[in-house]
Amino acid sequence: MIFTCTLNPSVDYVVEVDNVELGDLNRAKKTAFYPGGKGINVSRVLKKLGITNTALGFVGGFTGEFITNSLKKEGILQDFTLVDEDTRVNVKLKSSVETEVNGQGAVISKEKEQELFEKITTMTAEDYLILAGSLPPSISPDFYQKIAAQCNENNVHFVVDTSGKALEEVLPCQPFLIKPNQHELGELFNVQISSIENAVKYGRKLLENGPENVIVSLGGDGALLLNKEVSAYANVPKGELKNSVGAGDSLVAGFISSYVENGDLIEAFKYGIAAGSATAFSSDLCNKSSLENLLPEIKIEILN
Ligand SMILES: Nc1ncnc2c1ncn2[C@@H]1O[C@H](COP(=O)(O)OP(=O)(O)O)[C@@H](O)[C@H]1O
Ligand SMILES: O=P(O)(O)OC[C@H]1O[C@](O)(COP(=O)(O)O)[C@@H](O)[C@@H]1O
Repeated sequence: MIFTCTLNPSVDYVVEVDNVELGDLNRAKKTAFYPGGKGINVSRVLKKLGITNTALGFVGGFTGEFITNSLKKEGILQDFTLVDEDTRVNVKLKSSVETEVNGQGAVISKEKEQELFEKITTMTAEDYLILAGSLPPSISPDFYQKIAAQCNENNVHFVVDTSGKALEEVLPCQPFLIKPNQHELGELFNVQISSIENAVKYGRKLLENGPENVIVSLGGDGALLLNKEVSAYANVPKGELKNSVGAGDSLVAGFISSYVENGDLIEAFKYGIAAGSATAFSSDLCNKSSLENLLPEIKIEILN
């Protein structure tokens, strides 16, 4: 089974405004609510690609209920840990540019943390676990590390898509895949990544710390797949950018969906890029046909 784990889910409230005037009344042209949080987006895309998976994480209150109902409607299996506080609402303001305001997240008690951890102890070598997104502030900062160590004990393949200290600390546990974007990669080394050469250089430095595969996504400028054997660059298809929310999560879902079926890293990389771009060109997350239409446009260049 593939599991996703979203410690800090969200209801994404997308608001479209023609020209935002700060300090003034703005009227939205369109609004929509989506179940969000990185692992939940991965679960939604996997399901759209025909891959059965189970969503784990903490949900609570009326916003948590919106998430569980939405996933149920989409036929996604779920085994959430219920908490008392409302799941956060993240605001995605779309105007000439995209602006995001993400909430901090619900307070999670130590008992609930343990309840979720126990679900992870039952996973086996047949399973994949995708740990994605930020940690709510009340969670022990080393919780991802603790989960990763447990995965190693049970030979569970695990993927980590997070940033900052949480990402840095989990690297020695040798995740199968990590997927920083260029800003998250730069933040780890206190540098600005502004060229592909630099992204390769710092991405390969990350590899030395433990992960088996690193994908560095560079938005509209392409992406890199780095591991001990290969440094590969992929262009991204051209199209009208409608929505970058969930593009990175779609890349992770596309990659895993292909890898579990074919075991080919380069093919999986290509499929992941197509998923990310298909989401970037849609108002919600991608689907299988929008993804597959983009595949012929993606060329992989081996750099070493
Ligand atoms: N402007 C764009 N044009 C085409 N594809 C894009 C664009 N922005 C993002 N993508 C797709 O989404 C993937 C992830 O985007 P990125 O912005 O790097 O990640 P994140 O959402 O994690 O910040 C990219 O590798 C690419 O496939
Ligand atoms: O946990 P974080 O880092 O606050 O991110 C949560 C946000 O990320 C998203 O999952 C989108 O992520 P990506 O754009 O990186 O794919 C949103 O649905 C959600 O609002």
